Amino acid sequence: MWRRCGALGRALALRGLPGLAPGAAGRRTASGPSPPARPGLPCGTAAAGSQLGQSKDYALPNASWSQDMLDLYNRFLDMTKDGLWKRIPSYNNILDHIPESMKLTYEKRKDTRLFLRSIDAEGAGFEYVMFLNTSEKRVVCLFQPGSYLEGHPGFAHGGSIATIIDSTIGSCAISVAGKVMTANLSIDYVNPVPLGSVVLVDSKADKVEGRKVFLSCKMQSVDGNTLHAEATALFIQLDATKAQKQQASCQ
Ligand SMILES: CCCCCCCCCCCC(=O)SCCNC(=O)CCNC(=O)[C@H](O)C(C)(C)COP(=O)(O)OP(=O)(O)OC[C@H]1O[C@@H](n2cnc3c(N)ncnc32)[C@H](O)[C@@H]1OP(=O)(O)O
Repeated sequence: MWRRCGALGRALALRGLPGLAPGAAGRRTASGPSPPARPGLPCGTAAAGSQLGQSKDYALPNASWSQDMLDLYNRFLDMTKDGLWKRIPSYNNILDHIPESMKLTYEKRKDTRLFLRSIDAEGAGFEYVMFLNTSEKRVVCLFQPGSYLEGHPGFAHGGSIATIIDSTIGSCAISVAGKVMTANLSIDYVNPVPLGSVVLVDSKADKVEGRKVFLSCKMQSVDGNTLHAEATALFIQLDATKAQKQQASCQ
């Protein structure tokens, strides 16, 4: 099905992703309910929590999403139907990503937020949704940078690009190794990212050596013609004793 698509189809088909010819599709609404998160993945449980009176899931379409963003979202949602890909819900507080049983070990603070969800206005900050393919050890993020992420006029700030890459790669590392932290992140910025455009951040765990998870990532335009950034990263699985000390020191 994806082979019929345009430039991105050719570019991303190489990486097994659904392509999208610019402007090829008419406006559609996001389809279908979201699948439940994978058991054990520490990134959320309620796929559509807001509908159940729980925390709002921000990884769902809103009025600020461009046609490209919606089209890609719907294509990825289609791919979740066979169970290989799963949409990762996104809340504005890390505690909502943690299983109930683990929440007891954290002191509840209502004055903190996940950095990526710190801007309230729809479309102004990080508009994104991630999809996980467990068997390929891969996470793909559809990212639409908003106007409050400006660096050079009209383009996304390099720090915001690093943030979305770190979080995409980080989510991939978490799915592979549980509690991890970024030890090293190396980014080549190849082409600037226009504000309001949509890019795909495609990350993969390449190797696991003991507590070390090595990952790589590419950020590309929707038409597949522009490579915006490439990155490699090392995440370290937290040693249980050190993790407890770190937790204690920030409470
Ligand atoms: C779910 C969705 C929710 C939503 C959330 C979305 C995802 C969020 C992702 C964001 C992630 C972050 O921003 S995390 C925040 C930024 N990162 C940090 O603040 C981390 C600060 N650094 C640390 O706390 C520490 O250095 C650690 C935890 C990374 C590692 O410390 P450690 O546990 O004591 O490990 P240590 O013994 O030193 O090292 C273990 C092995 O790794 C190697 N190693 C350690 N650091 C490095 C390094 N920089 N470069 C090369 N190698 C290194 C060592 O040589 C050793 O190799 P060998 O001798 O075994 O061969």
